Amino acid sequence: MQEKDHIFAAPIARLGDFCFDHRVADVFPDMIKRSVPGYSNIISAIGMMTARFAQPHTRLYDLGCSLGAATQEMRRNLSQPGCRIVAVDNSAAMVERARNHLAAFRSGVEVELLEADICDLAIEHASVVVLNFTLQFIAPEKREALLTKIHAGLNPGGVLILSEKFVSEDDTVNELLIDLHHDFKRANGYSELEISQKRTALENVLRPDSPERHKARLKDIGFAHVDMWFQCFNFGSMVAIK
Ligand SMILES: Nc1ncnc2c1ncn2[C@@H]1O[C@H](C[S@+](CC[C@H]([NH3+])C(=O)[O-])CC(=O)[O-])[C@@H](O)[C@H]1O
Ligand SMILES: O=C(O)C(=O)Cc1ccccc1
Repeated sequence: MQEKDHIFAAPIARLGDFCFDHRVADVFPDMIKRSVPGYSNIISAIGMMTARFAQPHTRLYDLGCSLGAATQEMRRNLSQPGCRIVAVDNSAAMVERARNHLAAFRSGVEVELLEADICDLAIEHASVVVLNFTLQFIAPEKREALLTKIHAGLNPGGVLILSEKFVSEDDTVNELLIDLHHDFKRANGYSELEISQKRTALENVLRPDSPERHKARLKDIGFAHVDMWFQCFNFGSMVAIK
């Protein structure tokens, strides 16, 4: 049974920072589908890019895997021999549910599921690395080191798929994209209170960068080819090829 997200439906007197606890983990598929424009298209494309970029006898990483939606799509599209998927999340509640979720599918592909901070993780012999809406939750001062480690751990020709919520560098466009995102949430049944309480709870936790900032940082780190391949409102996904 899929549970519906009502986390911010009632007024919350002392609204704390958003965190990935068991309440969020229990409703996560519903929450992400109703909150992130383009989420299911991005998951499908992660599968398509896995089929193209996976190299035999390498590792594929899903960093901040939540319930393992991207991991499952990578696994379904992987036919190269000798590959292993390493799926990592630092929320115990997410990892526990990801374990059950991934066990429900039959597959010959080995998945190593780890409860760990991706900033402390070794990344080696990688052909595909996925950061699907995870970098935005990493402290801004730690982002460059994490991306540098990913670049170092990728084989030549390997790919990073980086999906994020963005801030636009043009204030007027930024307001427009945020308003359109709120329209999207309203159309998916969220109330004004749910939208505003979640917005406040995310303020200190989800700090978006602009597409320009992401692109410049990835290029500076040494990725040879970087561009946006999908954007809907203030959400999108980039590819960076080593
Ligand atoms: N330092 C960290 N180390 C490990 N995990 C972390 C860290 N910080 C946050 N997380 C984890 O990153 C995930 C972000 S959700 C990813 C969706 C998924 N990729 C999906 O394709 O369905 C995106 C969202 O909710 O908008 C959560 O599960 C956190 O516990
Ligand atoms: O819901 C939002 O406003 C978002 O920015 C996306 C999101 C989705 C799931 C958890 C946290 C943030």
